[in-house]
Amino acid sequence: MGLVVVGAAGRMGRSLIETIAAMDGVYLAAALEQPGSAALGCDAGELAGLPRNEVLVTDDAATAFGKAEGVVDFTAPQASLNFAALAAEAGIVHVLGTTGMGPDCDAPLRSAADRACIVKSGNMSLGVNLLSELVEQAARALAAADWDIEVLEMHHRHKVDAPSGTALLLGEAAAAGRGIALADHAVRSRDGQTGARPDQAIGFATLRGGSVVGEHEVLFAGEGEMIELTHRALDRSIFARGAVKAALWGRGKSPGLYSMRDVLGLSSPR
Ligand SMILES: NC(=O)C1=CN([C@@H]2O[C@H](COP(=O)(O)OP(=O)(O)OC[C@H]3O[C@@H](n4cnc5c(N)ncnc54)[C@H](OP(=O)(O)O)[C@@H]3O)[C@@H](O)[C@H]2O)C=CC1
Ligand SMILES: O=C(O)C1=N[C@H](C(=O)O)C[C@H](O)C1
Repeated sequence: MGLVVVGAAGRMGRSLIETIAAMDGVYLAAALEQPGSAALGCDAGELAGLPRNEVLVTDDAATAFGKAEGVVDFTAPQASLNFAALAAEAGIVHVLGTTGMGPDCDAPLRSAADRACIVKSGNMSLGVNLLSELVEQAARALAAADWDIEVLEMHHRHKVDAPSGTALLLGEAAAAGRGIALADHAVRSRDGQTGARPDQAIGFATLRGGSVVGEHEVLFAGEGEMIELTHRALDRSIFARGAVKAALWGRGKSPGLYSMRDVLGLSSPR
């Protein structure tokens, strides 16, 4: 399966190029960056610290999408909306890992998903998607009791969105377990005289610094006891491998908006 990596010079782009070279059943069909990028014309293999692969980084999206069966996209929200439209036009699988996409992105993504298979997730790793199942189960089991739910995350200093896509995914899982809507109960920041914690709140705390790949913790805080469910990403290849697995899974699938839970055969998406 030929894959286009968009955002090829980014942290995830380079990890994807390396992962695609190491995995069976896929090859790098094209590597894309935006106009003006210093990476244009560079050899994609060398960009990822590998031997030359003779795939030169381009900004010609239409040609790149025309010669692939899938696009793997970890870029930025507006760029990802454009790539969703292009992938739909080309009829290829779009694996969408970009986070920080607000509710305004829902309608254009659904429209693209009417024409092509999109697999979208705030975290493509097996571990986090399994964790989201555990969080949902715990929240369901503790729904009737007096347990407060808080989601903590830490990432590297370069991250531009907060809370992380993963934190929101875990918050959604907790809300689903509780049978409530996250949008009605999320507390995304606290400062000053906040008042006491509202019943049913799902709180988020964001830390940024250094080179942390990604750490997430869901706390269930009860009277006199606490449950802590944690995931630590040690290497970006966990996201890249999940993304490639999603592309292979999506080949030949009917158009639609799918999640990593679908890919991994975990319970049905919310
Ligand atoms: N779902 C998941 O499992 C994961 C999601 N992510 C998410 O992926 C995204 C990227 O993360 P990361 O790799 O760390 O970020 P980087 O900033 O390192 O990489 C993003 C790359 O995309 C490029 N880009 C931006 N716009 C375009 C465009 N229009 N066309 C082509 N390339 C473009 C950027 O170029 P330039 O520098 O010139 O702007 C940059 O090279 C974030 O939203 C992050 O949260 C990250 C890891 C895992
Ligand atoms: O920006 C990152 O680096 C990451 N982003 C994703 C998120 O927002 O949750 C996934 C992972 O934690 C790394």
